[in-house]
Amino acid sequence: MDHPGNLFVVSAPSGAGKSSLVKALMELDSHVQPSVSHTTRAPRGQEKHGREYFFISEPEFDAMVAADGFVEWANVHGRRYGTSRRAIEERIAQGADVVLEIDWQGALQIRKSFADAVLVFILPPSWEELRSRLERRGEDSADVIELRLANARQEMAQVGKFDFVIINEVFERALFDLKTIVHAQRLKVSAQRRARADTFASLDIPAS
Ligand SMILES: Nc1nc2c(ncn2[C@@H]2O[C@H](COP(=O)(O)OP(=O)(O)O)[C@@H](O)[C@H]2O)c(=O)[nH]1
Ligand SMILES: Nc1ncnc2c1ncn2[C@@H]1O[C@H](COP(=O)(O)OP(=O)(O)O)[C@@H](O)[C@H]1O
Repeated sequence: MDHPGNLFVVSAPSGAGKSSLVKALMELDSHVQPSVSHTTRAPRGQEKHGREYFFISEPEFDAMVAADGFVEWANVHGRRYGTSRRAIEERIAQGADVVLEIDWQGALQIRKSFADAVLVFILPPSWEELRSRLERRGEDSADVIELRLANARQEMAQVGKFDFVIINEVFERALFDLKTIVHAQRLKVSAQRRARADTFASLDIPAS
């Protein structure tokens, strides 16, 4: 590919539906690729090393931090999570559009390193629905659910720092909104490239 790809960041409180939305987006759009993060949390039931996350120990995480192996990392719900520098830089350079599912602290670090990254925040329609999604998912203990709900309040307070906000009430509608954001970013970048390459020249538009 000639051009680097786009970088999208999707953040949300736990249970708002970001993993489901990003997974559905990737099924519809083969040009969008995930970045598999590293974490020190334990795998859930169906999770596989290298698919949802690279599950590593605290010392292994320390070693990656020391080697500058992360473009960003953060402490979330008492565990550490990080995005490997190599994984995203290689893919973007190859022209893929990469989606990071990371928390707000990571999102703001990404914006510092990648000024063109598009930051999307997913909100649940209500607190009751957020709680019931966490309970229905059936993957976390009652204590973990309470911790995640308590943390959700501070996470949601960051929503104003994001470029776009999607309320995930009706899933298909939220997915449409996410697809629209990806599409709009591609159009924007393509228009900028064409303007730079002067490929609108046949229209003889006066320079501004
Ligand atoms: N900063 C940062 N946050 C991450 C990363 N990977 C996952 N997270 C965030 O860590 C939080 C917990 O993720 P997880 O344990 O999978 O729970 P879930 O959000 O309920 O599915 C979520 O807010 C994720 O977005 C990462 O590489 N960096
Ligand atoms: N719009 C929606 N309506 C109802 N349930 C949803 C919706 N979006 C996601 N869910 C469900 O809510 C739960 C949490 O979603 P998940 O994608 O795991 O959230 P997150 O990755 O933000 O923690 C899952 O069981 C998922 O199937």
